[in-house]
Amino acid sequence: MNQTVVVELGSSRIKCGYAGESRPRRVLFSRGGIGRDGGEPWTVELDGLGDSTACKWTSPFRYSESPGSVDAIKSAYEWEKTLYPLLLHILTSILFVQRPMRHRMLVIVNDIFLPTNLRDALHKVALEYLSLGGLWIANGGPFESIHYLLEGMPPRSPNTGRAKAHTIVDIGTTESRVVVSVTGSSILESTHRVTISGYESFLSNVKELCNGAEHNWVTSLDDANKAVLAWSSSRHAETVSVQLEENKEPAQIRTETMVEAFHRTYLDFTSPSSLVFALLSCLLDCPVDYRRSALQNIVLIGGGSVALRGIGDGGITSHLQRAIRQACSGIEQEEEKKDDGPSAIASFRFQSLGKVANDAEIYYPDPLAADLAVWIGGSVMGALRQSQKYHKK
Ligand SMILES: Nc1ncnc2c1ncn2[C@@H]1O[C@H](COP(=O)(O)OP(=O)(O)OP(=O)(O)O)[C@@H](O)[C@H]1O
Repeated sequence: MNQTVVVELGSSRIKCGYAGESRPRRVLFSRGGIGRDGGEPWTVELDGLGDSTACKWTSPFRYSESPGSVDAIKSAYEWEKTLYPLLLHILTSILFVQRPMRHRMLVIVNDIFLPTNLRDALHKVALEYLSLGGLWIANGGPFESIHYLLEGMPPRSPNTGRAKAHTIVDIGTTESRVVVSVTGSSILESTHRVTISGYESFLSNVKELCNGAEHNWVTSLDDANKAVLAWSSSRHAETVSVQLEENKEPAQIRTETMVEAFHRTYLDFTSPSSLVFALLSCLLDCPVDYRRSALQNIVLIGGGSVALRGIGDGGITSHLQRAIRQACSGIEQEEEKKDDGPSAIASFRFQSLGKVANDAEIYYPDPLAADLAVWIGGSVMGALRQSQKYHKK
């Protein structure tokens, strides 16, 4: 049987496998991993092959325009040169697809609508160069596939019934994305927000704040990640002891600095780049009929949400919940009173959500793994299309 192949092209991870399966067969990582600082296109790790034959994949869209990333690939031809070795490797060396390749391929990329040159290149590579039986690019990106999962999940409690709407929060590598998705319909594109509050942005803030005049321990995002992992496993400690790359002796890192980095990246509602700002702006643009339900059903997905699950006191869910209430209360914070600039305005920006803010509920799509949820949704999409096809026969 020619099963549909499902490929999720993330900005630092590529997940690939077969439709109808519960997890991807393989997750490809960037060779540079978390330590990749320079905004360079990252390289997919090809087992057993040297650098010369490595595939390169550059995410087509970055909220923060870093040199050499978004603008690096302009034409369909350049995308073809990137996509052909990558997809060929996935099909032949990971999924062991035999020629002729009559499988169909479902591709999920972060953008809601892909740039035309990437779309053209995907068609050419899949249909012409690889002779695949068909290509399906998920319009709506990660939200389209997760929609399939949310629709199929049972109500959270027998009393509440099925949710009218969900707010999907995808915490990725360099950016976070938020959108409201309406049950039985689709995503509300006007509510879509993208911010630079991805997991790497948090690590960059940790790195910046941990390095003061006295010491310069945290020199890479990998080091910052180690410190964050140590903090997650000893929540109430004032300092955590971390064995960093450069130091022979374990470094003592104050958790206070990580709390501040976390606040700056995700919880500071006065900052337009924070996650809570994006989330509340998304909800402000949500039609009133769906607003309460969208607030009561905020679903966290993406690898970043998994990394932040146990952070601080109660994990990211309870911190975000508190930040939402505080942002919508309209009460100025002490330090904001000193400031008569934009932060004073920010404290009233979300006041109109005040009546429903206490209902905010944030959760993970358990029992599905939040970091694989987009791919699993794609697997459901692919399997449904497949069964429809066989049904027609
Ligand atoms: N299971 C996990 N546990 C801890 N951290 C994780 C996990 N999975 C991913 N991460 C971290 O979260 C980040 C985002 O992971 P994700 O799988 O969403 O990557 P991506 O799909 O390439 O990102 P994007 O959605 O921005 O394209 C990764 O860079 C990684 O550092």
